[in-house]
Amino acid sequence: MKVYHFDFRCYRRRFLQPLVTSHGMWHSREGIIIHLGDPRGSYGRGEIAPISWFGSETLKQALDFCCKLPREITEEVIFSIPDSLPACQFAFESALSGMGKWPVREDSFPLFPSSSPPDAESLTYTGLLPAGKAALNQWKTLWKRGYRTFKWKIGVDGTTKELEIFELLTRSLPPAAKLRLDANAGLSYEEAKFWLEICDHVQTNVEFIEQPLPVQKFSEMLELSANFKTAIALDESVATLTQLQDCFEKGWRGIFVIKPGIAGSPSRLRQFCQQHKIDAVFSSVFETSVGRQAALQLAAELSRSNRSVGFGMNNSLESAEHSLFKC
Ligand SMILES: O=C(O)CCC(=O)c1ccccc1C(=O)O
Ligand SMILES: [Mg+2]
Repeated sequence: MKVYHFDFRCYRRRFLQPLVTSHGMWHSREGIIIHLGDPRGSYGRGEIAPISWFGSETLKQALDFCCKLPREITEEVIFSIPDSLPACQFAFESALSGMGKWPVREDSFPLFPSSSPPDAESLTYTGLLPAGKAALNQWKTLWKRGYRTFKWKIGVDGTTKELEIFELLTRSLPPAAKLRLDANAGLSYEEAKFWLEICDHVQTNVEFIEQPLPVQKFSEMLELSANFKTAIALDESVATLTQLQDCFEKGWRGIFVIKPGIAGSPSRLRQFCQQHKIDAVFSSVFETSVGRQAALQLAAELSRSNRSVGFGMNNSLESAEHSLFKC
C-alpha cells in the first residue's frame, strides 16, 4: 500500500470586483491547497474551494478534516472521505491523479506555479457579465477577447428593472451571441414563467435559464422545463454528485451545471456522466489555477461539444499574488 506525505496551506484572495448574486455579495475567495508527496520526490496538488451557501461543506469543516488527518496517508483514506465533504473529495482525488505530473522540486511545499498552464484548447468559454446594467458595456470587451457566450445574473434587482436591461442587452448583442441567465434560485414561480415566456420570444439565442427557483422547488422546475422552449439548467439543485444523482432519478433530463470543485469524487462523477450521457455544463467555483486545471480536465473529457464552460471570470480575481499560509 502506497503511503503519501500530506501537507496543506490556506489561501485567501479578494475579487477585483465583488461578485453579486441573488444570494448577496461575495468579496473574497478562501480555500486550502493540499500537497501529497511520495518518497521518490513526486508530488500532486489539489484544491479545496468550498462554497457552503451553494451546498458544499464549510471552509471550517474542510480545515477540521485536514487538521485531523495524519501526515502520512494512503489511497484508502482518500477514497473513504465522506460525501459530506465533497470539496475535500475533489481536492484529494485530483492531487492523487496529478501525482508525478508536476516537476520535481526541492521544497516540499511549492507555492502556486509562477506560470499556470494554458487552459484546455478544446473547450470554449462563457464570459461572465457583471450583474445589473454594467453588463451592457462589459459584453463588448469580452466579445473582443473572443467570447461568444455570455452569462448574466438575474434575480438580483427587481424584475422590471432587469427586464429593461435585458431588452437593451438582447438588442445590442450580435446574432452570433448566446446568452445564459443565472437566477441563482432567486425567482418566484411567477417570475420564472415570465422570464421563460420572454426568452422564448426574443431574437437573441438564450441558451438557458440557470436555477430559476430554490432547490426545494424541483417539481415546479420540471414542469416549467416541459412547458417552454427555453431550456432550464439546474445548478444549486445539483451542487454535489449526491444531489445530481437524486435529480436524475427524479426525472431531470434537462441541463446539469457541474462545478467539479464542489461536486465530490471526480472518478465517480466521470462514471455517472459517462453512464447516463447527461447534458452537462461545467463551471468554476472561482478556484485558483490548481483546482481550475483539474476541473477543466474533467470538463474537456465530459462536456458536449456545443456547451461552453463557465470558467470565464478568472481575470476578475486578483490573480498575481495569493500567498499560502499555515492555518
Ligand atoms: O466562472 C464562471 O464563469 C461562472 C461561475 C459561476 O457563475 C458561479 C461561481 C461560483 C458560485 C456560483 C456560481 C453560479 O453559477 O451560480
Ligand atoms: Mg449558477
